[in-house]
Amino acid sequence: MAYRITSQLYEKIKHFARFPPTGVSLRQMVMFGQNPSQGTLLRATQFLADELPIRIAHRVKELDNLPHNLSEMPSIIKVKNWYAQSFEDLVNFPKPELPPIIREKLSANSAEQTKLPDNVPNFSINLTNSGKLKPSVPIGHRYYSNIDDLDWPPEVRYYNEKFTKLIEAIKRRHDPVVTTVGILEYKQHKKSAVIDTDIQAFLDRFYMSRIGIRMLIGQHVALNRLPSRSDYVGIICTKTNIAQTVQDAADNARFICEEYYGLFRAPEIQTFCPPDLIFTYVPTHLSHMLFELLKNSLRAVVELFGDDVDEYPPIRVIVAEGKEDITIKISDEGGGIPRSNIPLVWTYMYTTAEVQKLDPDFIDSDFKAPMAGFGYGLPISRLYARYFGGDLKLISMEGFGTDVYLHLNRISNSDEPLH
Ligand SMILES: Nc1ncnc2c1ncn2[C@@H]1O[C@H](COP(=O)(O)OP(=O)(O)OP(=O)(O)O)[C@@H](O)[C@H]1O
Repeated sequence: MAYRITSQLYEKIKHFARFPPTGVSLRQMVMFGQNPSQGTLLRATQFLADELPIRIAHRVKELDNLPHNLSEMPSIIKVKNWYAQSFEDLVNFPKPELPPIIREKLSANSAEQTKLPDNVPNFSINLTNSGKLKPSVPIGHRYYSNIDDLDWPPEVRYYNEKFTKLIEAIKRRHDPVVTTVGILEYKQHKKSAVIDTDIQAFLDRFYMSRIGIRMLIGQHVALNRLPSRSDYVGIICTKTNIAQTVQDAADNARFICEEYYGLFRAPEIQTFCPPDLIFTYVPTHLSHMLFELLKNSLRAVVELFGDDVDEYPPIRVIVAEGKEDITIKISDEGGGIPRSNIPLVWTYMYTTAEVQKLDPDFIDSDFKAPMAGFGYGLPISRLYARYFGGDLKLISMEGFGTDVYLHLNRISNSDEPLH
């Protein structure tokens, strides 16, 4: 049976949407997730159990108030129902009933020294539906600087595990969101070539929020599931090697290019980067951006020079290491972009490739772009860059080529840009 949002649920969603989302910085994620104990994970679970419904409630409200009657479109209703369903799953997830002393500890600043009362040599924790929990070490006359000092009983692990399963399922439910919302833009695009700034702003917010939600979920799942490694904190790699990531993205983009155009050899990609330059980042985000940008350059070069030349002008990737940013410049000689088209390249669905067909009946898989044709590459890559305090800029010399500058903030202190 089709999912329906009851009026009671909608009231709850409206209530949660009154709270602003709480942004987290890359630095906080790294500091928080280093060698997490079950206590730290419990704290993370509680943060997500509060935060995800707020972020999701904002999206439901927004999907319900789109301009031009777009909220009535079946694809938008479908996406809104996924968000509402996830909201409902989260708010109905049973919260653990912790004794006041533990609740205090969980909400206290972890740096704060808290003395446990002398008369508490042992205590039990009750989790809803899961019986009694007992720390296996007696706690008496000790000071605990944070909750990780407690030896958490297996039931806490069980609670963390159940929550992890829930949010994994939510992430999966939302996999097809981009292709489904893509239909909206496709239809819009077919109707008029004029950019609707309202829709554009909505999509930027919507996809940025999606990146944030998926980052928080991905990080939490990884912290709970993956064995600890010295170079990773969840899905964040503290030793992301830029030269290697560029090389992998270049190999993949060249491979796709050769397949698509039937080339023997795609244009060369020359990289100028210190081989041992590392920084803290999410490698999947970086690979995604580099792959999209290199694909664009390869396509521009091949389409300008044709498919039967002996040698193409190379694409150059120059990596500069500053105190604040690491900047990756990608320069091609693919003819550039007319200046009047520059604002369009940042809009969703703007593409000079033959528009890919988005089949409304085939929206169950995650979004996968071929060589080109959705018009998502640049705007989504810019959101990824901005998500951790970086940016993406493009400068073109029509008649010659294009330079894109990918700015990445080193160990970003800025909170997620969620407004
Ligand atoms: N390096 C470049 N040189 C010339 N034109 C470019 C370059 N990069 C982007 N463009 C122009 O900008 C348009 C939008 O690029 P974008 O990456 O957003 O989408 P796309 O590559 O067309 O499709 P996809 O979503 O599959 O990446 C391209 O279709 C192309 O016309």
